Amino acid sequence: MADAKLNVGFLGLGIMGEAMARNLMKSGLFASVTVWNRTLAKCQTLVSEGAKMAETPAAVVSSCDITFAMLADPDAALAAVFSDNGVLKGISAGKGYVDMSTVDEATSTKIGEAVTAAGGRFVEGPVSGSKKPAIDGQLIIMGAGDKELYEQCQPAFGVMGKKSFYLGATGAAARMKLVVNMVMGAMMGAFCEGMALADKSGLEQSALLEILGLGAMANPMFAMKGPAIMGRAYPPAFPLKHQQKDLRLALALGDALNQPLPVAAAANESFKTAKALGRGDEDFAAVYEATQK
Ligand SMILES: NC(=O)C1=CN([C@@H]2O[C@H](COP(=O)(O)OP(=O)(O)OC[C@H]3O[C@@H](n4cnc5c(N)ncnc54)[C@H](OP(=O)(O)O)[C@@H]3O)[C@@H](O)[C@H]2O)C=CC1
Ligand SMILES: O=CCCC(=O)O
Repeated sequence: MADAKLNVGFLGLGIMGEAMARNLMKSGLFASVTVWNRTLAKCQTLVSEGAKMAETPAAVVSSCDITFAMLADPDAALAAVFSDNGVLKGISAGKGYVDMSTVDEATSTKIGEAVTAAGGRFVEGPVSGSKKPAIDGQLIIMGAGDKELYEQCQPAFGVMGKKSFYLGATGAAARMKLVVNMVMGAMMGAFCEGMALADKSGLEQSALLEILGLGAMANPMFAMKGPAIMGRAYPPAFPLKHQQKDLRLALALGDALNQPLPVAAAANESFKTAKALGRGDEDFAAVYEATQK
């Protein structure tokens, strides 16, 4: 007999979470998808498409076999779990909790230990890929923690992403994601400085883009963000405040390990400057504005 379909939950319907939850719904693989968002009104779109809604994280978790979360940062991830009516209040034996937010290892470990102590199972599953890959179900998922739960999540990961990696004990995926985004932040910082210098020295930025795109430094990120930078308009796919958070967390990891990270530290300063200029909610390409002050 085929396995009964699972009931799954989703906490956090921001840029990423809404698209990821929608893909779970559209797949038809699950008996139900129950959603929660801190600002509850943001659940309405998915509810109109067939999702169930719950008023608290505890209510989602208690009605679901596996609950996924995609929340802003460590504070948000911890609040969803440990607050009154948080995840912990809904956990019972065997339930799965999969936090896909980008957080640091300490946050993930604290959540994993609490979920496990309550009888549940925990996987961390941060992702690479932004708004469009989330919509297209083409994310790259970095998993760590309970291996059995990770395997049980494969159908869900398969509709949200194009590939998933099991990296080991809780913390490994958090670290990997921070390393990946540290590289990305440094690349974006260098790219924006190049665009600024090209412009100031009388060169066409479009020519720089084309030249970079034809050589060994060609990459989708420069190709995608270049036009936004030239137009100085940055509708958010990956909000700048989240990239700065990731650099901050990666630098803290480097500090803890006494690993010098001078390039990332310099990039972080540019992102802090852009955030101070009020660009935090815009796309992270808005770090270009830090080169213009
Ligand atoms: N956007 C991207 O390209 C990518 C983002 N990520 C990571 O995914 C996560 C989500 O990103 P994204 O969707 O872009 O972010 P958004 O800013 O669009 O959404 C953030 C979500 O977190 C919720 N939230 C914020 N603070 C709290 C809190 N204190 N308690 C409970 N919920 C809270 C928000 O709720 P509310 O609606 O009420 O504000 C919202 O649902 C982040 O960790 C980010 O770094 C990873 C890969 C790509
Ligand atoms: O954390 C955000 C990652 C964005 C991306 O991989 O394009």
